[in-house]
Amino acid sequence: MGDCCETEQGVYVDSLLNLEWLRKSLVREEDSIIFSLIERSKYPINSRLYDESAAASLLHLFIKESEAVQAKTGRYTSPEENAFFPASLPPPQHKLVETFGTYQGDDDRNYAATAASDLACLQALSRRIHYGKFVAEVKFRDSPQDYTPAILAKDREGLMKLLTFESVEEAIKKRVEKKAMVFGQEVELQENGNYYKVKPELVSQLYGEWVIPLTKFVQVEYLLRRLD
Ligand SMILES: O=C(O)C(=O)C[C@]1(C(=O)O)C=C[C@@H](O)C=C1
Repeated sequence: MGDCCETEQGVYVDSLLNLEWLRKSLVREEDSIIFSLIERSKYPINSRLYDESAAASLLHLFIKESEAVQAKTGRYTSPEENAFFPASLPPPQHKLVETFGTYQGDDDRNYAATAASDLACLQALSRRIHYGKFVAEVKFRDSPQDYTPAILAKDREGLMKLLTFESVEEAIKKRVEKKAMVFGQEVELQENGNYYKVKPELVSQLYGEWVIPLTKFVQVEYLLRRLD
């Protein structure tokens, strides 16, 4: 960021802050809002989460505790961040945040928001990979006669062969690449070539090199313990 000063309303004004930049930020927030709604639609209403009949709802507790953790990593020192429950938030852990404070070119200091975003990615990946346990159980139940000898012989390679369907893997890699194109394309009113927020081929590579192999690893590990 460039030279800065703070207005009386506590809004941090930077020499690089201008209407064009702000409008770009608003456009980028549209994506975050729409993707977060898409993510939320994966779950039913789950109304008990909002039940205020106890002292506070589960959602209230979740947000308050999450904000406390994020406050420690300096989230609310960032002028665009505003806590839902600002009362009694813990202060940023100064030493830690200052260590990170040295400004670098690709660094906007939104460490807590970035960490939260990293965690959401890691949790989604982990959830997908650990679905391997359920997939393995279903495969075992469908053909115990095939899996049992390999499990008893602790034959990892044999199990890996049994549970692998290459055509399914190829289809998944193509589908995620296409999804990255559709979900991640820059949408503009005029046609403007194709820009993607995340490189589609990288998503396919992520699946081919990490997500599917790790899901298969989980399946093998699960199966090896299935008859204990
Ligand atoms: O669909 C399956 O049968 C799975 O076991 C899941 C999965 C995957 O991780 O996507 C893993 C192994 C198969 O080769 C195909 C796909």
